[in-house]
Amino acid sequence: MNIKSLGLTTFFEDQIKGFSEENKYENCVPARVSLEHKHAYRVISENGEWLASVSGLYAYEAINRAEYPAVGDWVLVEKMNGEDRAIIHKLLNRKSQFSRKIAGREIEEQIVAANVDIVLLVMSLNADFNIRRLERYLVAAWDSGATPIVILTKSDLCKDVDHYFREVEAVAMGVDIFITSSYTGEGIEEIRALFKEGVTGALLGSSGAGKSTLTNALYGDVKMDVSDIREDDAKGRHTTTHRELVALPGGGCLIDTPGMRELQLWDQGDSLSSSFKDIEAFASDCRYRDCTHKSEPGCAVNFAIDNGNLEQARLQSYFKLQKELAFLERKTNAQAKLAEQRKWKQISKGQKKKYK
Ligand SMILES: Nc1nc2c(ncn2[C@@H]2O[C@H](COP(=O)(O)OP(=O)(O)OP(=O)(O)O)[C@@H](O)[C@H]2O)c(=O)[nH]1
Ligand SMILES: [Zn+2]
Repeated sequence: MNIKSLGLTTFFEDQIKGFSEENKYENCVPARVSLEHKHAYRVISENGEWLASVSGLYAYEAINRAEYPAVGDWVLVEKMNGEDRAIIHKLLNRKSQFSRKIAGREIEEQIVAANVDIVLLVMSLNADFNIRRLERYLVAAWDSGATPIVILTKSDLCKDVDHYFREVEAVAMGVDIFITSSYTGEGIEEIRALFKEGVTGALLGSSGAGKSTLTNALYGDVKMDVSDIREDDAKGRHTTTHRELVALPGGGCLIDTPGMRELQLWDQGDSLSSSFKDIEAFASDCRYRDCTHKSEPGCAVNFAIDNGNLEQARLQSYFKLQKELAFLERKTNAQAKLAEQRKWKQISKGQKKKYK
């Protein structure tokens, strides 16, 4: 396996060079995480594919989940003699990460795919089509640091593709939209052309949207298991059980991710603005700078709705995501404060001991 075709770019090579002066990694080689399942990994290196787990020191030093390797990560590993196993000693800095809040009530980041150049948001042109869900995925995609694109699949099942295309166009400003069918082959070449040497893409979308079938079409061979779904309600069975990275024969890498029931946001930046440029543009004309666009006089956003230039449902979606992000920020701030307090307690305990 040529390591460059796995996406080892100068960004990572420079980090590796930096480590070469440290003796503690002298028995290590770079490898890319291709599969992750409950802290058990499969990694691909120039010398082969191995099962891997993190070293004891790594586990001791990792504070939260996001510090553990995820699919797409570059790591330094040490192969165990005579075994197809390796120990992960070091995680290289990521250049991008697609994250979500872990399912359930806990406030923690889950990295769905790391070091991705293109986030391929997959949605089918049948009952799975949901513009509000796409808005949510777009916010997360903009936050990842990778370039989002939208792939509308199963065009062979859809009679009015243009109508859906226009709906997507209205919410995905500045994002390329592709129409595909893995059955007729429509659009597959265009997607394949995005995968130049060293480019990594991640497929994201609901279960049954056609991600694995698309991977197979791009791969030109059977690589992922695909399950039949009942087309009438478009509910897929969960076939993809873990994230998996494959090197495409024509160049580039693809990460197939399991369909998500829900994508809860884990936002670090200003991605809401990137996804809702239209609303932000209207808002800049509101009379009050702190206008909440609820009932203030001179609100240009509400004016746009009255004039039919903005959909009420889109504004509601914006409010909803804004609220979710504000909640997340309050929670993470509270957590950070607690962690800080704990740290100071530890330090002052230590100092008291010292001065006794
Ligand atoms: N008609 C039609 N059906 C498709 C197309 N692509 C996928 N399907 C069907 O849609 C169903 C789900 O496809 P998958 O590729 O397993 O979907 P997935 O997004 O990988 O689903 P998960 O692995 O559960 O996340 C399967 O029955 C496929 O045969 C297409 O282009 N046209
Ligand atoms: Zn306003």
